[in-house]
Amino acid sequence: MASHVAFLHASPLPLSLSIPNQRFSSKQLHINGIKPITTFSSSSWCFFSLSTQRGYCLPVIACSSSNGSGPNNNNTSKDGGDGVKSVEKLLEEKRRAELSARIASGEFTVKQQSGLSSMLKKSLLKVGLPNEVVEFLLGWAGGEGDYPEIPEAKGSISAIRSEAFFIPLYELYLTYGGIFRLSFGPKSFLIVSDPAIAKHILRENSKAYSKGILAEILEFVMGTGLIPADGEVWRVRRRTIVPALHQKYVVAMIGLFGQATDRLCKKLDAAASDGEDVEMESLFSRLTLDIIGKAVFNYDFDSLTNDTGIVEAVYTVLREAEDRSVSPIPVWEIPIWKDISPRQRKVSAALKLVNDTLNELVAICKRLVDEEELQFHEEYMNEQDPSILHFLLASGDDVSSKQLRDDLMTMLIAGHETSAAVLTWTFYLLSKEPRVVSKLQEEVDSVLGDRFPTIEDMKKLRYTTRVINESMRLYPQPPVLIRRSLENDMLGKYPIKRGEDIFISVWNLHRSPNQWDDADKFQPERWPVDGPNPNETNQNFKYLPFGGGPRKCVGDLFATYETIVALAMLVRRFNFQMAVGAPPVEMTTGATIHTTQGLKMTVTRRTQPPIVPSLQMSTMEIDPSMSKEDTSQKGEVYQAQS
Ligand code: HEM
Repeated sequence: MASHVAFLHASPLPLSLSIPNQRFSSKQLHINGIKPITTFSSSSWCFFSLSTQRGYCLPVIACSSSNGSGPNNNNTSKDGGDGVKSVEKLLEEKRRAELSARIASGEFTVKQQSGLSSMLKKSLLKVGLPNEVVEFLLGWAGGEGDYPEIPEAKGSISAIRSEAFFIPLYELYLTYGGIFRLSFGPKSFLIVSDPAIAKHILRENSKAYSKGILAEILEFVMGTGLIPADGEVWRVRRRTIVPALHQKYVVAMIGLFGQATDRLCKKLDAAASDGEDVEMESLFSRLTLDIIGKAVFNYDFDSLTNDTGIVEAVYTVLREAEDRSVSPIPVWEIPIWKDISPRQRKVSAALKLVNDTLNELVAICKRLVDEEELQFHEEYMNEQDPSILHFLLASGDDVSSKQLRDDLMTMLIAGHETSAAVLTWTFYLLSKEPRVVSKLQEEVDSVLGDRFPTIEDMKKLRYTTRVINESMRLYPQPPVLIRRSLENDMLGKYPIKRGEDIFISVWNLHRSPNQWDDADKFQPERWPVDGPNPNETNQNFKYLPFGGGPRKCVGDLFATYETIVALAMLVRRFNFQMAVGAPPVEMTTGATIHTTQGLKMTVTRRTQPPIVPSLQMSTMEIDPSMSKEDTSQKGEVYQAQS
């Protein structure tokens, strides 16, 4: 049964924080260019909590904040060019400062009680019992010992409801530290922003944690696909699916990324000729849908050109998954509602169309596999259809058709919105940094010339890669990782019980002033171009763009190359600027961070270099600096689980 969460829109607040920081440095924190918006949805009565039929509460996974400070953005709320702040901005800053002051004054702080055992110990010592006897008695009684208690913040709806989701969590983190409990009525969540604790949960003791609430929300669409699955189902499916993304496959995919991006270039070319502005977020969503359809089950959605029924159905299903995760009342769980609600009927029909299409694709692929004479081996790949589905069927994957469909659907969703969001926020960040764009174009011009990118280029496009690395630091997709403890455990110095719902805030980790210099600044140069590709291992879990441990993303290399190819081909050919009169760029989150009103940009053709790419086939090996940790990580998974 799916649980659900309250939907929160936040009020206009600047992300220019000045927090009296009790635990960390007294450095002021400025998250430039992001400003939460005003509205609060119908579910505003409840922040961070809504009970479900199973009695769960889930923090809001929705936030709204806007930045709108792109160079050509007409956003009225930005500072005037002369540094004069708008009334709106001043009001926002005032409100933000007030909230920060209230947090700092301890309004949200739950007084730390001594643990029961420590109170008991004090009393027993008071009546004169020797310390050793007291220790023995406490141990015998199964006392928890003298552990410190996790710092606790108590939710106050009136104070926080007008805030964007990440922002109060970020501010609370600055006040309470790398792990704290956030309590709302009877329910509480552990918010983790400490790299060592994140590493413990994700890698060192990963077997003690499940996907918890996430699995329940996604059940209707992903079933027991790889993302929500836990336990034995996950173990078996992971071992089956990971080998499908072998090196030869990834190399083949680079050709696919280039062709799909070329289709997008043609569209942009037309817009540039017509002088029409373009909404880049939806274009990126279509680009990555076209790519993932071919890559996973050899289906050409062709969504950049057509709005066919199946494309609409995929989006209906995706939006429903996101809406359910932020909806106050799980109406879809009322049996009759499915039949009478037009919206639910549409969702059911869309789900049926997508499932039928997937079943059909599986059937077609089975026939192809039966007919072909290729021997299956480690790097098996059918040149005409290199898809993951083809690999799985050829491998003799002994799995129910429902499970196969769940896995395909999971990869469709996992590999679509995430990559689109990375590209969207990269282009947004670039719109504010012409210096970075120039450097990027210089590299792309010299490395690519007029060719389609190849695998050899992946290790030469070093600065391009750093731009993506840095974009994923500032806008991690998803911004939080969800887990539930399956047994009692120790998180740092704190004991926790089985059944705790945990949010690892990747947003906080990636923007922590404790971990990064100028944490809020977009600085691709922070990653040396001749250094290793940053990942959770070499950054010791302060950087988690693809998660970490056994549940790390299986598509990390795929997605890295996909975004590099798209970025390189687009900036080679065009200049992008925020469109004049574009709506402010505001954040809202479902599974990933979206904009609320799109990313409207003006596209102009670059005058140089030659812009018509020619296709070159490549046979070269994957850049070892990128694939090494990836391969070892996946190897580790097999070992750890076998
Ligand atoms: C830039 C794009 C992407 C980003 C940022 C991303 C991010 C992530 C993250 C953070 C996780 C870990 C979730 C957790 O621990 O709870 C994850 C898992 C996963 N990702 Fe990705 N991903 C991307 C692209 C892809 C692609 C292209 C595919 C498929 C081809 C994919 C398939 C998966 C799957 C199947 C899992 C679940 C793995 C498991 O639980 O064993 N992802 N992804």
